[in-house]
Amino acid sequence: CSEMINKWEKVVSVDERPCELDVWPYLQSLSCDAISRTSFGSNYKEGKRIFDLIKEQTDLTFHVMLRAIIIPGYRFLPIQSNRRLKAIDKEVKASLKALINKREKAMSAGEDTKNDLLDLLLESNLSEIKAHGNTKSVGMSSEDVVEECKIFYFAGQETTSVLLTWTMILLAQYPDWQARAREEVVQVFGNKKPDFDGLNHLKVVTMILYEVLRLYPPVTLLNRDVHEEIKLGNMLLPVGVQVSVPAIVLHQDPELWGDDAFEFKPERFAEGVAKATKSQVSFLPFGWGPRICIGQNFALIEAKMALAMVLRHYSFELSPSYIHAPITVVTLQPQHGAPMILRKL
Ligand code: HEM
Repeated sequence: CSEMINKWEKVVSVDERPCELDVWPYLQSLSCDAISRTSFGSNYKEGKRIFDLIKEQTDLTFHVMLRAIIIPGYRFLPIQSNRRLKAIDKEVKASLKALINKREKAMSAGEDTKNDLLDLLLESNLSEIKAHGNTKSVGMSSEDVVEECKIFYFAGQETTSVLLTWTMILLAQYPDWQARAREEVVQVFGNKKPDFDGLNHLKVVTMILYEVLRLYPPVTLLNRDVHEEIKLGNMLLPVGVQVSVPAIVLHQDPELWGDDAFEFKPERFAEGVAKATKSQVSFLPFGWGPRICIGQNFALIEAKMALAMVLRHYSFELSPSYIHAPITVVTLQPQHGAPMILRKL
């Protein structure tokens, strides 16, 4: 946490005041840093390089996918973007494998584990293999470990950075809530740096984050493929059908949330999620059921920590150049960024 705080201090310590800047790239870099350190803490530099490559891969894939809609077979053409995609894939896999081998060797030599995600994965894998008499057919292959590391990046980076970005946008639009949140942060932490225990006492900040997740859920649609014929209510779904649950529509349904469903009113979460939803499944920013997000606590801790840091150091309002244009590009994003005017407090 303290490393993340230090990082934030550098990020938000802009010299000029008041200062105009698009906060979105800063928040992206924060969440990228948090996930890199959590996944590969002890090999941060190599990990960061891997995540930078995965980011480039995601952007390029999106670019190729868009063109493939117009030009069938586009992704197979021997053009620069496709060649780069192959090269990135090769480098990511090779770097991750090198990291994994290094850690496995250190573990076999009895070195202390580093308690980051990679070590936890490797450790649990090793004990599962041992428990089954060293059979290779159990546990994860190194390819599986590589894919797990990639999914942590995909699932955890952009989602958290857009949550933080929409939160700053809404707090800029609702200065009374910004002031209430700041008051709470100052009351809980005083002049001390935010710490983990204090984060659990941030009630107003939590209400605000829930309300932002309701109005601007980073994941707007939950998709499922039907692999076996199944009855859902009075519908029989055949194999091959894709089912989408539009979380964002449920989150803004006046029948579920009342006539003020479209308004930013964090007070609806004053007594927690169960009361706000009247115990119905109408709030699913992190999904629902057995595949619910495993990173939701991580994401909320990171968001509270980051917000506490920003609120303590800066007040902010939207720049006149801000254009409100939410768009779904995998996650729900502000199409033209989030330019803000920051004032050091
Ligand atoms: C605000 C931040 C986040 C949001 C809104 C979010 C949202 C979601 C949602 C909606 C799902 C379920 C998808 C489905 O059912 O199809 C999911 C799954 C997942 N999330 Fe998150 N997530 C966030 C942060 C994170 C973080 C920080 C991590 C990792 C540290 C993470 C790791 C995962 C993983 C691994 C899954 C797949 C779980 C499984 O399939 O069993 N997420 N997330």
